[in-house]
Amino acid sequence: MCSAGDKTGMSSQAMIATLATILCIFFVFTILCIFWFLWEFKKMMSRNYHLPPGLRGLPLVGYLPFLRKNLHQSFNKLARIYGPIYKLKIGNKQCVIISSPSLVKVAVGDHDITFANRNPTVAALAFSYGGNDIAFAPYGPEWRMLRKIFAREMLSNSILDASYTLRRNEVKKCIRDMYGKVGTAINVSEIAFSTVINMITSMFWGGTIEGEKRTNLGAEFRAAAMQLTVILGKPNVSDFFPTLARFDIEGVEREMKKVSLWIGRIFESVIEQRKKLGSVKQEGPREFRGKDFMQFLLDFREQGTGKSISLAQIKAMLMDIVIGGTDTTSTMVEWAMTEMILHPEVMRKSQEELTTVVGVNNTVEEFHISKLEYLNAVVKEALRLHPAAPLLLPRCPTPSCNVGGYTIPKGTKVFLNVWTMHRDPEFWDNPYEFRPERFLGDGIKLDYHGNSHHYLPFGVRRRICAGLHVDACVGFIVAFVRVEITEWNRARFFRKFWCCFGEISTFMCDSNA
Ligand code: HEM
Repeated sequence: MCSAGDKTGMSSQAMIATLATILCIFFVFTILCIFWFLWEFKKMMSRNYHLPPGLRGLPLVGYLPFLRKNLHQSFNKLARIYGPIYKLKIGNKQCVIISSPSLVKVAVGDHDITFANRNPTVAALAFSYGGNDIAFAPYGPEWRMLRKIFAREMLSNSILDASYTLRRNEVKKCIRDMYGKVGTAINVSEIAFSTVINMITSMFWGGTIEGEKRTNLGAEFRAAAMQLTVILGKPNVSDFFPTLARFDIEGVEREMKKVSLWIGRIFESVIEQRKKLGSVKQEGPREFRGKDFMQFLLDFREQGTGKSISLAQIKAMLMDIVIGGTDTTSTMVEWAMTEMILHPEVMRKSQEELTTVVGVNNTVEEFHISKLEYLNAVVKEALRLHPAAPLLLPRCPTPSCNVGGYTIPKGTKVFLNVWTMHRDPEFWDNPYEFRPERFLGDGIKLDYHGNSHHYLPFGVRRRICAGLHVDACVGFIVAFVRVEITEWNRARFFRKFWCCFGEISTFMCDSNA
């Protein structure tokens, strides 16, 4: 038995021991931090780098704890302090943020190939079957082949013309659905997302799968694609601490692989079906007989080398189109509609232009789009204020290079902050105002091709958006703004549509100014 004195003695001994342990840990941690700082400093000096100005942040985590969800806005604030090029550590990843058109021009102009590489996240690598796609493949012959197939051949005029009826039918179906919902609240983004995905799937396997089977497959695919977009946008510790990536602490990689497997199985079943149909592909009443993308990819042989595309590449490319083409387009439609509702004058002018160019009782066709100057200006302005990818897709220089007198070390994650550039008062009058007129007159020359470095909604140079000339977004807004109906129907439709959409847009504007 021990006395009360013994107990007090023991507990104070335990306290001293705990205190000593804490002090020891603190001491070791401080020593480690000092060594880490010295090591980093020595590394920097030995390379004789003249790195851009910027912040180091906390040891180990860098600036990670101080970043907000909207990265482009956090970066914009820091640019006001550190200037148009600055460095920042996120976890132990070195990043450089460039937010001036002249420096972007130097980076992607003078060092075009050096900056044509990507720095994919763990989730992006999982969804692209290890970078077998266009968006995340390293710059090189495989990427060039895939991009050529996609941008020059799959999206060639003849292939797009062949699938025109399919796109038209999907937009018509979307409009019919909207009419059915007059008087109730509608979710513009959801409708646009579903329509784009339906269009994509019908262009992909419209000649392979038909009827109820196609509808069911489409619904399953849509659900999987939605999950994919969500996972891809999740922040992931593994990206900031590559040494921890193997543990997949947050389970993002596992989740992504699960969804990719699910989508992969859908693709495989369609490919099987397509192969079975191969011999009869030119027969039957199909509207898109034998010309769907799936058939095109399976038949593809590179000229000269005769090289075909692997199954992983076909699946990864499909993933790119699904991810690259859906969320971007639906977000844009949502923003353009929001701005038009907040600016009734712009909505009125767009409707008037449609009446003049298309006529009241005619259906809007794709060939009308280039003639709709005002509506095109509305879309350009929406893309200026609300770019779908405000930081583009990060680049990663292969060898170290010099931009604006600063060294950007090899392997750095480089963000081009177009959100800031699109609001730079040096290039835009009243940059925070929604004014489509800035893209009319002389402004009409500002296009999407990345020639003017202060306007880059689709990116720039070699890695510019591969789906650029699909113009899906304009087509959609046309669909929303103008429906092929009589005057009476139009008035009724817009009144109702306006009422329910007003609430959604007010909410959206509050949440992302
Ligand atoms: C409003 C619609 C869209 C916007 C705003 C948009 C924007 C972008 C941006 C900013 C990039 C990165 C460019 C860079 O790093 O310089 C990109 C890349 C890409 N986009 Fe789009 N995109 C849209 C629609 C589409 C569509 C419809 C498709 C496919 C059908 C598509 C497929 C791709 C692909 C494959 C890439 C990767 C290109 C590469 O790395 O070589 N996008 N897009």
